Amino acid sequence: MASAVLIQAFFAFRRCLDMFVDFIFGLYWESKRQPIPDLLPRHRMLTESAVTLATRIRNKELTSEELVQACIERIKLVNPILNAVTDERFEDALKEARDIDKKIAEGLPKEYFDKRPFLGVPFTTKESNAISGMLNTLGILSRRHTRAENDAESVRLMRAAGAIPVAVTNVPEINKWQECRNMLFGTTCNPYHSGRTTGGSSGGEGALCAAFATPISLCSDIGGSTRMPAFFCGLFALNPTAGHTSLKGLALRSGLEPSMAAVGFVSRHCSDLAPLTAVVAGDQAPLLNLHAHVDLNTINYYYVETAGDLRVSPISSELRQAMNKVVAKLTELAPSTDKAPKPYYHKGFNYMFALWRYWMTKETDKFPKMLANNRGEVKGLVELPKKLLGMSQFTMAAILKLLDEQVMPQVNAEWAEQLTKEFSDDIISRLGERGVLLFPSAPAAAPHHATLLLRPFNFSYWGVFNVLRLPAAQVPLGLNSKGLPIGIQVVAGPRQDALCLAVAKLLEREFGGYVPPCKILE
Ligand SMILES: CCCCCCCC/C=C\CCCCCCCC(N)=O
Repeated sequence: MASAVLIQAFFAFRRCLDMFVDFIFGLYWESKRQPIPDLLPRHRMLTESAVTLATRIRNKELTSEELVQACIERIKLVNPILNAVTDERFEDALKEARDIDKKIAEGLPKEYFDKRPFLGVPFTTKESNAISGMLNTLGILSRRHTRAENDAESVRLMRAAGAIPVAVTNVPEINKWQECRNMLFGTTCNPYHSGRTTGGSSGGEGALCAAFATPISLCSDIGGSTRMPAFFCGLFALNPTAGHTSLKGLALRSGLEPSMAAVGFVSRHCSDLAPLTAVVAGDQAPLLNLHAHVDLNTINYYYVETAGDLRVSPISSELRQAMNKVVAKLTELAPSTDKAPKPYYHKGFNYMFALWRYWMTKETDKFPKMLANNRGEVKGLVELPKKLLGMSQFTMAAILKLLDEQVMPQVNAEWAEQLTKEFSDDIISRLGERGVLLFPSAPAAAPHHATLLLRPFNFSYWGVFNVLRLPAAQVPLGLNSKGLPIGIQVVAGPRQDALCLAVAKLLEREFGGYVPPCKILE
């Protein structure tokens, strides 16, 4: 009993501290707020889905050059406020677009288009995902002039699908933080409120996509880096079942090693996620069965209101209400009472960060070595005093990550492996092939820049599903009273990615999906 009272007191104290921090940081960042420009009439095509744009190009209703030009103009309009783009290939992209238009005008066989579902559509990707010839700094100063020699496999597959790479976007150092800031390019800003974070690590992609500045946003996720920017920027995202997309060329990976990471997309349109994920899943796409028809009446819904992990902030009442609204709607739509959403819980949710932290030790990318550009290791205890003297090459977030890895006690391997197995077996047997888990995304909507340094473990609401290697969609549920996006996660069993997307589409229909951060001018 005493411990329960203590835990409640601890949470209450945390909530007060969070509100105090928000108030103080708010005083500064509210004064810095800059809205993004409204969408010009000649850029209205950028409101359409990638699938629609590809169809219009195929039907000669739109040229690839017009679309790429509109994308480049929109990037130039919003980037001074968002600081999302770190390198661009605008001239090459326009040349490739003109070549495609010429081929289309001359006439192409159906098979040519069928093999290239996104022919002529521009795309952007996070800078840690290699595009040959473009910067590949991973956000660290020692790599400021480093350019990729080859395309990442996911980039190669997107080019083979006919899409045109236009720019690469900002990430935190080595993709390892829940905001988007580094010492090379600075901080990327949220289109809904430039004084607030986009989330990380695909923060540049989240910002551009939500601001109508790119039709296709290629991301990656090992602890929430595709879903987090989607949540903070009001977008859809799918982090596909781990092990079905190639990681080759992502943050210098060979792609041969097993990993809980995956490549995925954020999008304003839920309908783009299946066809885009199919492209980067390559020959493994059939295993994900992304286009499967799902009879929603056969789905068993489960939900979790909040997690009992003492390291993370509890879910705010605003987001609990959002979850309750979804549960109420699904209860109303249920074909029978036994199909109404049921609560689910497992004690694994009390250790989300510890489990993620353990499984990160099994990944090949070693953060201290990569920060040193693979020349030795950066030491957190050395960088911390240097940072306090303004002499460190790294952000405070990177130093916290170093301290976590180099100073804090390691997680007990036997405990972590045992709990992960119990957790995984239980959730997979519960979800089966027709089950979907509705789970919170984050304790609150986009916080002001840098405040997440005081809540360094909150990304674990996403990271826990990387540990379980389950497919998870991020679904926007409109804006809160401050005009900031909110949403929830929709999780399914292994290779049941289509269930996540079917429920995401239902929620898009019922709750409206993506809400623009600016006006669309007539
Ligand atoms: C005194 C030490 C305090 C340590 C507290 C900081 C611990 C932070 C640990 C991990 C933060 C990593 C966040 C990664 C989020 C996204 C990752 C991804 N690429 O999907």
